[in-house]
Formats: sequence, structure tokens, C-alpha cells
Amino acid sequence: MAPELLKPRITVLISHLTFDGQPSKLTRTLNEILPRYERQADIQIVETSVEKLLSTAKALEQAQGADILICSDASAEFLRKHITTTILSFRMGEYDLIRALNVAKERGTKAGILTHQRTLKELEEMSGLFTVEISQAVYTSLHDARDKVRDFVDQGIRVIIGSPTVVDLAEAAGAEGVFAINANAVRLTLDDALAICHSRAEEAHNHRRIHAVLKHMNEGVVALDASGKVFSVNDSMNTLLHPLRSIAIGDQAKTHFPDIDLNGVLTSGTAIESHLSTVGSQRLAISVLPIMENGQIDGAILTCQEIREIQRTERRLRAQSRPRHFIAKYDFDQLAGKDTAFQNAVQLAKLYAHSDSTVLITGESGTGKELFAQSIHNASERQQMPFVAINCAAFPETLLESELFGYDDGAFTGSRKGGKPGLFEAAHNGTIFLDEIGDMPIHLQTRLLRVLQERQVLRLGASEPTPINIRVIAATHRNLQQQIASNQFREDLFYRLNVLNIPVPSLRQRSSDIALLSHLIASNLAQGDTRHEQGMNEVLQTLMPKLLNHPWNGNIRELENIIERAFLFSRFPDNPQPLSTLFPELFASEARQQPASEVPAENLHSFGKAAEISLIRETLDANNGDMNKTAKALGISRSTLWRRLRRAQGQTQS
Ligand SMILES: Nc1ncnc2c1ncn2[C@@H]1O[C@H](COP(=O)(O)OP(=O)(O)OP(=O)(O)O)[C@@H](O)[C@H]1O
Repeated sequence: MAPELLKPRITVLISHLTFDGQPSKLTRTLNEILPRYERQADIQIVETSVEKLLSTAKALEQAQGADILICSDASAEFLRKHITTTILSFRMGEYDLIRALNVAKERGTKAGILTHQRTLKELEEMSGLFTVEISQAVYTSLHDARDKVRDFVDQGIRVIIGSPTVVDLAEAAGAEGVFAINANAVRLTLDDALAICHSRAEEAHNHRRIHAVLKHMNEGVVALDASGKVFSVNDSMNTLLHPLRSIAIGDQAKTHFPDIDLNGVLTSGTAIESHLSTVGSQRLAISVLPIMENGQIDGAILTCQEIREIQRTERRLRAQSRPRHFIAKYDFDQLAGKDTAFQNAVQLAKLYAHSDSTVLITGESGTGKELFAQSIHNASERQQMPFVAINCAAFPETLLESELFGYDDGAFTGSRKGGKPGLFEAAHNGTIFLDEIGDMPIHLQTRLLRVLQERQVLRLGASEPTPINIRVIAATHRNLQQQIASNQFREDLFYRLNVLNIPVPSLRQRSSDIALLSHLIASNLAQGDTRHEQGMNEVLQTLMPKLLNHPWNGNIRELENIIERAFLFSRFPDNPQPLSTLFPELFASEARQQPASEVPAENLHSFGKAAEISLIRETLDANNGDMNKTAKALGISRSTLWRRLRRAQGQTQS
């Protein structure tokens, strides 16, 4: 939408040698023209004496009565030294000159043109065209003008052309004065004045728009013109600078930001990005961008942000853009177990969550080491930050190196353009969990040691290290002391990692938790469906003796697998598979102790009914359905076997 412009106010200020209050010839000329400008501007004519010119202009300025003043050349030059209002002087065109010369011609005399400071070049070019002899002179002051008029008169010049004052002087000296300023010159000058007012109004409108935009910005913003003067500043900026002196429009920006090379930006056009600066008690990041207009530097925009605010934003963004796998899901409430050794480990971990020191979690595979690491992270001050887990045993050496440390552009053939940050960088401000640290190649152990010591990472192919702030939690199922003895693990790294240690007991060592964990895993699988829970409870009851006896080399992960299978079994009770087929590991351990072929008949009775059927079916399978061999293997007669099978069938049908 086009800006709504207020009518510009223009004052034509005419000064005479002496002013008797009567409208001059120039005023009469103006009065003829002004009606045409009525709709475009408020134009007033003020006539005064040369003596009162300055006081009149000052009074006008004080009353803010005019956007632009128009006066003669000499007056304009004089007033510009004393007031700040924009002043235009009447523009004399060739036509005006011709008109004035014609008057001289009519009078049949020589003509003199007296102008302020500059001669009229056009006149020299055109003088050949006139039959009138023309003399030209310039004056620099009123006194000088009076002398020059007298010189003209002495030379026999009877028509003198010039400004209202020159006309007055000529008439006072007995010559005829002709205004060089006539209707055309007035129109040209008024048009100029209007054009200036319009472009100013538009500029003011744009400024208001900029102010409005800046006002709504959270960043502190100052807009500077090409000379480094502030033409707009928002409230956020002055809030940031509080209690220092606030920035005002018209201030030189460099007085507020002495350590920023604003001149450099305004002369070279080179931007300053995130310059860290302490202003008062605030730590600020200051950026300055040049404003380019048609290839020219037209000013600059200076923006300020509080460092803490940037960090908060960065944290928010990181949290939002953090890949799902960089989030720790578990916390201490989910670490189930009542066993004393296990509870001791949990208490230690809770304590360590309050510290930022490196933790080494040891324990067999599947005991819940990663759960401990996640719970520590989620109970620590870094909980809002990334939790980055990597299994050091899962990657080949070179891949592990680039995963952990990242690489720079062109670090190796096929490397991603622009490089890639490693997991250490991804974990910045958070926690990195180095699982299976005992399997880390020795060469990477050296690099890891350096990261832990210097808290900075060097990407592959980079020359500049990146500082990082991470908490390290490492875990291993290996005996690191043995690894050190066999030179597979660096002793110095071990001491760096083993600042705080959490030994997680194996499931074997906490068999009192097997039932609790089994039911917990089962109820998680049932997801609140009571029918499923019921079925599961029955299956668990049958399996429990087996579960309690199992060595659990795979610990809770193994228990989870078995319970998941049991859950499946409980949902399909008609499934003909024997339990020993479904849970070979549970039965295999027993089979190891007592091979199936040697199982006496009475042992069969000691199984639960389900186990009995399973065993019969497993043995039948093992003997390819041969009843004789199966009966023999089970230590029962063929007919007993038949009976048992029929009964089993009846059970599954009922
Ligand atoms: N105390 C616990 N309560 C409930 N579930 C647990 C518990 N401990 C471990 N688990 C479950 O056991 C599984 C294995 O846990 P986790 O991956 O943490 O073991 P780990 O010791 O880190 O194994 P690895 O050494 O092989 O990496 C997970 O699915 C986890 O949910």
C-alpha cells in the first residue's frame, strides 16, 4: 500500500534591503502561481528585511513551521550556516534569463547581471544571441553587492538583473531592477521542493516500518546510516544494554560499541559475524551487516544477542533436531530388582549421577549396563542434552574412528562433502556412552585418551580441534585388568575411565530377582491384557523351576528372549510343539546334566504336565516319530507312551 503522505509545508522566505510591509513583485508573482500547488503543499510566503532574515528563519525553525525553506541564493547560503531546516534557492533557468534580457533590450540599454558567488555559464554561451550588451558580475556579501551595483551604474548600465536584494540595490542606485526570478524559476524551485518533501516522507515511512519490524525482534538491533549514525534502534537493544546509557537515534554507534570496527564495515562492506564482546555486565555476540543499495554501502545493521540466550536457543534446537537414538529413554525407576548387590549398584549409580566424572560400568553382557548409563544421564544435569551411545565392538576399526571423531571435507575418498561431525561432537554438552570399551582397538584407545585429557576432538583430516563438553560413561563385559596384562588395553586409559566404577551383578548372582524380572517382562508384553497375563502366569509357573536353575549366560537379555517366547506359547496353547523344543536352552541345561535317553520314568512324573508333554513330543521328534525308540528313550513302555499321548491330546482339546 502506498504510504499516506502528509502535505509538505514550504515557506518562501524573501528578504529585501528594507521591507515596508508591502508585498513585493516577487510575492505577487508567487501569489499567481500558488493556487496550482494548493492540493500538493501548504506554501506560505514570508517577506522580511535583510537585517531580520536570520531571526525570521530561526523563529520559523523553532515553530517547526516549514519542512523546506526557499529563498535567494545569497540568503540560502547565509542561512545554511545557522539553521538546520533544508533550504533551497530559486533555480534560474535559461528562459528566465532571456526574459530578463528582453526587458533590458526594451529599455535600449546595457544590462548587468549580478549573481551570488557563481557566474551564469549559460549566459556566456548565449550572449551572442542578444543585441543587448551584457555584463556579468558576482557578489559575495551585501556590501559587495552594493559596490557591484554602483560599478554597473558607473559603467552606464541602467538595467540590473538579480535577486530581490539586487533589485532593491539597483533601484536605490537609480537603475532599473529586473528579477531574474520569475514565475518559471519559482515553479522549477517549488517542484524541486515538492520532490524532496515526497522522497523524505517516503523515507520517513520506510523508517517507521523498519522501527515497527525492529520493535518486534528479540535480538537487539541498531540500524546505522552510511556515516555510522543510528537511525533506528529497538527496545530489545536498550534492554540488553541496561543499565548502560541507552542508544538514541542520531548517536554515533561507535560510541556505544568501541571495540567493533563499524568504520571497516561501512567502508569495505565486510560483515562482522558473532564478535564476542562484553558490554557492561553482558556477554554479547555482535554481528554487523552492511546495507547495500545499488552496489553502494548505504549503512549497516548491527545485531546483538546475549550469549546465554544463544546457548539456550542452541540447546532447544539441538534437543528438537536430536536424532531419536541420541535420547536416553530409561531412568532409575525402570531398573527392576531387589537383590542387595543389584540395589548397591543402583545406589552407586544414583550417587554418580550428581557428578560429572567418568564412569566405568562393568558386568556381563545383558546385565543392564546400558540401562544404568541411560539412567545416570537422565538423572544428571545433562538430562536435556544428547545421550549418544556407541558399541565399540560393532564397528571395524576405520569406521569406528570416523564415527567417533568425524571427518573434514575430503579427509578420504568417498567422504561426505562438507565433512561430518563425529559422535563426540554430537554428544556435546551431553553424555557419550562407550559400550564394549574393552573391544576398542588400541590405536583408537590412544585417540580416546587424548580426547579425555584435552576435552577436544580432532576430526580426521582436520588441523583445528573442536572443543567439546561431554560426560563419558564406558562399559565393558571384559576383565580390563586382564586386557591390560595382555597389552590389549591401555593402562592409562583404564585409570582415566575407572574414576567411578559400577559393578553390575549377573542374573546368576541375583537369582532372587528372576521371578520378579520374568513377571515384569511378561506384564510388559501383555500390555495390560489380563487374559494374556493369566495365560502367561500359568506358563511361568510351569517354567519357573527351569528358569531358576538356568545359568543365564546371556543375563536379562536372554531372560527377555525366553519370556517373549513363553508369551507366544501362552497365546497359542494348542501349539503342538513340546516345551523342550520351544525352550531348548532351558531343557538343554538339564539334558546336559541328565541325557534324555537316560531319563527314568519316575523323573517324567516330576515334571509339570506341560513339561511332560513337551518332553514326550521332543523325544518323539528326536526319534522321527518312532514310538518304540521314544518309549525306550523315555524309559516307559510303548503302551504307557500311548496313554500319555492320548491324555496330552485330551488336555489340549479340553
Ligand atoms: N534391572 C533391569 N530391569 C529391567 N530390565 C532390564 C534390567 N536390566 C537390563 N534389562 C533389560 O535387559 C536388556 C539388556 O540390557 P542392556 O542392553 O542394558 O545390557 P548391557 O549390559 O548393556 O549389555 P551389553 O554388554 O551386551 O551391551 C535390555 O533390554 C534391558 O531392557
